[in-house]
Amino acid sequence: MANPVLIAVLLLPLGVFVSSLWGVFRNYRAARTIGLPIIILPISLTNLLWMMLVRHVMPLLERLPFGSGYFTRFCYTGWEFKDKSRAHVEFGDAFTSVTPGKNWVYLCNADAVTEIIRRERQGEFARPVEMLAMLDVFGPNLSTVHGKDWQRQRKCTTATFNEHNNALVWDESRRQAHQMLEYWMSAGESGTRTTADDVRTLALDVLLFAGFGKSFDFKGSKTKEKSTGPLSYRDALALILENAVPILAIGPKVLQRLSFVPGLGRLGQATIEFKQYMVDMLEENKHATDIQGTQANLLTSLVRAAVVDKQLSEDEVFGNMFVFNFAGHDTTAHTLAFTFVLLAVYPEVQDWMAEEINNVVNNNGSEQLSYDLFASFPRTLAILLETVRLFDPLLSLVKVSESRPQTLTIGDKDHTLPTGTQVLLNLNALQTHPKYWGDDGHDWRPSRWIKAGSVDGQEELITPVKGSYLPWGEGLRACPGKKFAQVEHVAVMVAIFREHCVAPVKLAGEDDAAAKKRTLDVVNDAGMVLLLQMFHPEKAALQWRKRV
Ligand code: HEM
Repeated sequence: MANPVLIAVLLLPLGVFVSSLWGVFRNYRAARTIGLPIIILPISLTNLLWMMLVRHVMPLLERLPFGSGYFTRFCYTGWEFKDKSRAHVEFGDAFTSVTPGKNWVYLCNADAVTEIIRRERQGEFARPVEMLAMLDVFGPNLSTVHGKDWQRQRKCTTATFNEHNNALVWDESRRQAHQMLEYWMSAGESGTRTTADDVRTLALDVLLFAGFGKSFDFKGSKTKEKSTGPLSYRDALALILENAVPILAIGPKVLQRLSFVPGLGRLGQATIEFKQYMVDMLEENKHATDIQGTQANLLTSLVRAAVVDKQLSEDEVFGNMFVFNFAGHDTTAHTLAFTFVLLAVYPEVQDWMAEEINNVVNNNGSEQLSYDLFASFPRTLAILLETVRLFDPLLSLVKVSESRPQTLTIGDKDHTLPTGTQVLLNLNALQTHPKYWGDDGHDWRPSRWIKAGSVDGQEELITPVKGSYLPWGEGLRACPGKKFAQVEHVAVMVAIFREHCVAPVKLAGEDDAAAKKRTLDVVNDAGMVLLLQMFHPEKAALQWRKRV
């Protein structure tokens, strides 16, 4: 008699194949009703197994002599980064990608995007919170709730993102940046390869100071000791953020049960200790609930909302403590990393920025540049705006036509999107499309942001076409940390580039052009992990020196 286990093993792939085929057939029929160009993909981009295998399998498939059609171009999360606006130049402002799981409408039309964001306020489109449900690891939070719960949480959490807090972000970012620069300078001619790790440290320290009132001195990656004992709050959080993929995928409870698996034990322990620290912080701050207005930070506001106003549960306090760290950390850190490496490749941009910083110092008659001067640095801000335009940490925003079909005008045609259609606002394409950014839209050129013909020598930033530039989202769910991130980035640049400059370390026999090209390859060898990041930032050795 045939072995039932063997039969099951043989039937499983057949079952997966048939169910995928059926999924594609069903979704294809729905996609045809939308009336947009269609691309068919045999695997869902959000299939967990595929997400784990894709980085190993794709390089092999790319070598196939007969090509793979659209498969290697579109069948992985984050394909938008490499493709930029090309798919939309080829297929039009919108197209439907049919997969066995869902249909995805990719959209790169500024008017239609603006319309979706407007209709999000009326509940016609929404952020599909189930996609973010894994962020609930420590409790429900702003990113994972909808409707009235979201309104309540948003009110309790975002009031502290004010000018007083921005001034704290500014001062702490400058303090951290000076310490980080000292560390980088100490590397001498061999340069530093730890830029990406170091800016993560800086970003966490700034967040902990401005959001949670905890102050740390900057520690360079190579000077950190590996501890095996109990973790500090900072180190537990750092470990959790560094290992967010397995923690979010497996969840802390299962992780803690898997402590016998090498590597996972320490992570499980970090989640327990981090939770305990949050409980302690909540307890400690319960007596400080009279702190209000300008003195409040995110932590005191959360505690006040829970203890005095009874607007948040304790779990919601923990959930938000985690999610603000999560949402505010790697977004800013990866952006800083891209900027530093790009600046090393383009010394003329460093000079352009240093000129602005020195003008502000001279006009101000002091080196003590305070937050009041933030608006005097349009060029320095332009560098951030240009980095996130091309290296958008999220690459896209997903909105869903939740409860009923929605008609959307794209160009001069109306399209009806069936209930549940996921619309992907393709930020990376919108932010590089020649229609909105000209023929050099794929190039990193911060000066594009400065308006021609400045009045009284005061340069101003351009305003992009509405709907064509959304790295921080817009409308209802727009990022509450936008100004925080901008202040941090500008403060770090101002602190570092006034008197210092950076260049790639040259390999033996390499000239300047070859070293720059090799470094630019490191920047472009990037893709989606949880956010967009360089895969091997350590390959870019950067040498810091004082300006002459
Ligand atoms: C370069 C830095 C950053 C970028 C590019 C960025 C981008 C974004 C984007 C695109 C969204 C989603 C908008 C939408 O769905 O429409 C978002 C949401 C969010 N961001 Fe940021 N962000 C950054 C920094 C920060 C910082 C520094 C914080 C906090 C300190 C933060 C906290 C949040 C939170 C809590 C949400 C969820 C908001 C909600 O659902 O109501 N972000 N961010």
